[in-house]
Formats: sequence, structure tokens, C-alpha cells
Amino acid sequence: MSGDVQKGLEGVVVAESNLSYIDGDEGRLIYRGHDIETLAAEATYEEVLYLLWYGSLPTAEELSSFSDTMAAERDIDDRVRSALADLAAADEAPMAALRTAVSMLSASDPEPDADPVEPASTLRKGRRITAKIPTILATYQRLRDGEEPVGPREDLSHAGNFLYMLTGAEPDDVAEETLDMALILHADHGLNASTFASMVVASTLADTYASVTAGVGALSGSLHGGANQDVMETLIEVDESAKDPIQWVKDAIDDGRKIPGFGHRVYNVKDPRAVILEEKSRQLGGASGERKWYDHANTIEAYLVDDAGFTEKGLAPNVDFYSGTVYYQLGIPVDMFTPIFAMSRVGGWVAHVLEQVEDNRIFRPRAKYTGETEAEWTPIEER
Ligand SMILES: CC(=O)SCCNC(=O)CCNC(=O)[C@H](O)C(C)(C)COP(=O)(O)OP(=O)(O)OC[C@H]1O[C@@H](n2cnc3c(N)ncnc32)[C@H](O)[C@@H]1OP(=O)(O)O
Ligand SMILES: O=C([O-])CC(=O)C(=O)O
Repeated sequence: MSGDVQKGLEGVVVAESNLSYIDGDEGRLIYRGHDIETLAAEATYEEVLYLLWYGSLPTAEELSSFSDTMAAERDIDDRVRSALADLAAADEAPMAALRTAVSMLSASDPEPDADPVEPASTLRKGRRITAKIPTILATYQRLRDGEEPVGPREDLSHAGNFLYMLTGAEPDDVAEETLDMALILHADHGLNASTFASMVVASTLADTYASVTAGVGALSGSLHGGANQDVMETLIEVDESAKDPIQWVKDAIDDGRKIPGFGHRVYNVKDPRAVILEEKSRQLGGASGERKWYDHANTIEAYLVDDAGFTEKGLAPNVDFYSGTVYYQLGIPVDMFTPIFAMSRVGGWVAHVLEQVEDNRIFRPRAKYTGETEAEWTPIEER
């Protein structure tokens, strides 16, 4: 066994997977053989969930039955609603409220004694969690705003129903299609930190609620999903600074700041999801006449792609660089951006947990011990 430490597990292969493939040099992402560009243009989020969970694209009948089953599972019970009200009163961050609520959902699961290594029950639990996350998030947002929560509707799509519950009004086609596309783009991405966290928990034979709760926790950090909120806050800071965005970014680099939304462990080139979200951000800005968010982001990107310090390290925009400007233009509050990422990525967490339980072995790496080996015991009164 090599004693070399692979910090951050860089380059370490820990599992086989059929789910998503990333070519970090070419900027290519596929889910089960399908290019992300095709899925973003042609599929719905529900169709992508089916693809990830069942292994192939659904027929129209399969998709309709799958979507109906999930839509019927959207409601959350009073205990969860009341916990969300308490968390809103305490001004809890939405990702922390989501983490708590997902954990609570197990109390009302209709199959509490299901075997956690049985893939079919794992999938049913994963489907219920996925169906309920938009309801948790919209309920939380409305409670924070002092408004009455709006219950889910079964006749709307996953994306459309979320926007309906958030605002109380049916979304227009542009908003619904834009969110649906964003959900597709964020659904899976290999063994990113939150997916790996879910897999580690599943590998102990803990149940799906525990695995997804771990995923939400891991996604919330600013090096991972939390970066989409940081990017938008940065763009707002740029806007309010009254500085030219290029001057702002030069000063930020001089101050040793990291630029959120740049850099990736796997991509050395621009993330293909950022290419799609950039175009969507540009279109939304063009349609509304308020192009400044797209323009600020684009100006910063254009400067940084020519910056030797960035290019030498292979730093390019990741998925979070443009997603925030898209959500912002849909009128979504900035601290709901990462929860929306979770609302999508739960599909990937469940898919990887399924792969894990189908061929399980507990994850148990080792640390290289760097401490003392012959320490002398000193009685407490002599220390
Ligand atoms: C959905 C997602 O999770 S996508 C990623 C979202 N996160 C962000 O956007 C946060 C900003 N980016 C980062 O912090 C990193 O690029 C990560 C976390 C994404 C990847 O981390 P790692 O692969 O461990 O790369 P690491 O942090 O070691 O960076 C390598 C070098 O690039 C620099 N670097 C990395 N990202 C950035 C950045 N955004 N801005 C400035 N410098 C950066 C590091 O300082 C380091 O420089 P050094 O070699 O001179 O010390
Ligand atoms: O793959 C990663 O490390 C991070 C990422 O882009 C994602 O989770 O979508």
C-alpha cells in the first residue's frame, strides 16, 4: 500500500459508475451517453431523473406514469411545515433549513422498516425526497416572507410547480423552461463532494434520508454549491462598487481573493454547463432590457481568460459562474440559489446511492499518522 497522501482525493478512482462522464480537457459532460447540450435542449428534468434512476430514456407512457407518481408525493406533513416555521422565525439559512427538513421527512416515510440495501425501496424513498424538496423550499421562502405557504399542484411540472408554490402564480413558459433546463444541468456530475458524501453514508447501510441529508450538508459549502450565491453577491458588490468590473477583479486578485465561480477539480476549460447558462443569461437580459448582470459576469470572464495566473492554473468558469445571474433574472432570492442546486442534484445523489447499494463495500480510507507514538502519560493534576 502506497503511503502517499492524495490531498482532496485528487485523481483517486473509488467507484465504477454508469451515470455521468466528464471530459475535463474537452469540456464535455454526458449523462448515460447523452450530451448535456442535447438534454438541456430536448429533455425535461423528470425525463432526466428517469434516465439517471432507471438507466434509459422513458417512453411517453413511462414518463407520464413516473411524473404522476412523483407529483402525487409533493406534499409535506404538518410537522415539517411547523419545523420550517420555527426555523424561519430563527432566521435560519435556507440550506440549513433544507438539511433539517430532509432529515425530518423520514419520520413520515410510509416504509420506515424498508431494507436500505434493497434498491427498489431506496429508489422509492429517493423519489419521495425529490418530490418534496421543492415544497420544503417554497414553503420556507414564503414563511420567511411572512406569507402563507402555497400547497403543491399535481398538474404542473416539477419546475413549474416550484415556481408556482414560490410566487403563488403559475409561471410563464420562459421561467418554467429556464428553471427546468437549470435543473437538468445540475442533476449529476460524477463524484463531486456532495455526491461522494451521500455515497459514503449509504456505504454504511444508513438509509436514503441520511445519505441525502449528508449531500445537502456537503453542497452548502462555498467551495461547492454555495458558490452560486457567492457569485451573485460578488456581482452585486461589483455593481455597487461603482468600479469598472475589470478594475474590480484586478483589485480582488491583488487582495488575494478567490473569484467564486472559477476553477474546478476536473475541468481545465470552461464548464459546458456554464456555456449554456451564459447564453440563457444573455437572452434573459436581452428580453428584459436589464443586461448588467450578464455584462458584469461576461466582462470579468473575458478579462480572466486572458490572465496568465488563471490560464496557467486551468481556471475557467464553472457551472456556478452564470447560474446565479439566470436565477436572479427570474426574481429568485439570492440565498435560494444553492437550495435550487440541491433540488436538482438530489437526482444525482439518489442515482449514485442506488449504484452504491447495488454493489456495496463500506468506504474506509486511511490517514497517514503524523502524531507521536510514544507519548508519556501525565496525571491530570500534574499537567
Ligand atoms: C458546483 C461546484 O462545486 S463547481 C465549484 C464551485 N466553487 C467555486 O467556484 C469556488 C472557487 N473555486 C475554488 O475554490 C476551486 O477552484 C475549487 C474548490 C472549485 C477546486 O479546488 P481544487 O481542485 O482543490 O483546486 P485548488 O483550490 O487547489 O486551486 C488550485 C490553484 O488555483 C487557485 N484557484 C482555484 N480557484 C480559484 C479561484 N476561483 N480564484 C482564484 N484562484 C483560484 C488556487 O489558489 C490554487 O493556486 P496555487 O496553486 O497557487 O495555490
Ligand atoms: O464536480 C464537482 O466537483 C463540482 C461540480 O461541478 C458539480 O458538483 O456539479
